[in-house]
Amino acid sequence: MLYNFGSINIDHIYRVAHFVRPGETLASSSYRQVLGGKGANQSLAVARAGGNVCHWGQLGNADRWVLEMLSAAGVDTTNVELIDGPSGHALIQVDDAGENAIILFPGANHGFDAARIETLIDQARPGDWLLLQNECNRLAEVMTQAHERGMVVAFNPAPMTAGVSELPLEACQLLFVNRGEAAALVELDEDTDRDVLLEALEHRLPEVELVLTLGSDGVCYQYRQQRLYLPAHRVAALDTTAAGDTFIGYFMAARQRGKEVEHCLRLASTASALCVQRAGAAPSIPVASDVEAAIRGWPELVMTSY
Ligand SMILES: OC[C@H]1O[C@H](O)[C@H](O)[C@@H]1O
Repeated sequence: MLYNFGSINIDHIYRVAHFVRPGETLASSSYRQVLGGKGANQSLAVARAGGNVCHWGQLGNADRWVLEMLSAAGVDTTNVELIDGPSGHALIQVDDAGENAIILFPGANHGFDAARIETLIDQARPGDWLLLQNECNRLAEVMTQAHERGMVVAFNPAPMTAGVSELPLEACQLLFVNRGEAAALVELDEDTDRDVLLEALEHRLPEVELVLTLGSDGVCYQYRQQRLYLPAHRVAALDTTAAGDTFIGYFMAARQRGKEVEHCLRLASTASALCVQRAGAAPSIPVASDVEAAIRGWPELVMTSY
């Protein structure tokens, strides 16, 4: 089983010509409210990719509609607890280039206590996967206890915060980072050459499989003596929200099926290219049949091993 200890947000999405500037009042051209949160998006992506995922999360009582949506997609929600108080939410500006700027309110995502964490970890068996992002509290405890229980940990440190460097990252099997997250972890500039970033990360975490996502520049994978690069499909981005989450969910679902890393990367990168052509977070995550059709119909990208 793959357990996902992850955030659930209600996303408020505003389409704007440019991100609002200090002192400016800016009218948006559209507004939508959709399911989001890096955790929920990643669970949905795993389920839409055909994987088995059980979400460990918390949600405000007023938003129980989210449970129906996750369950309908095939996510096991028996461990999503409804609590008093507000759910997490995100204010998202999406500009004409499809880029986003996000303000988060953690709400229920930061309401986990020690007893709940123990109860969750107690359900897992050695060899089960645990996926985490950086939008819930008590990550260090979860990582440490999961590792001690023999779970295989995959971590996506988004959104990057100073506290990530203090986490027991060596307890992870897999780390998904974008360029900014990688640079912050090894204290280098964001525009550092990708291979220098990978080498610095490998030096810091020699036993961790590294997946470095580079947006429209593709993705790199590094583990021990193996380094791979896969370029990205050339597509026009309408909205990049949840593209990283889609990548991770599809990668994890393929990994759960025991697929080779090359296959995981191709599938994840194609799913992500489809995601950026659609608006919103959860609604933009493609289903497996769309991804398979794109893999068959789009030009095959050349993967480099170096
Ligand atoms: O990765 C996209 C997500 O980041 C924030 O968590 C938003 O909720 C959004 O759905």
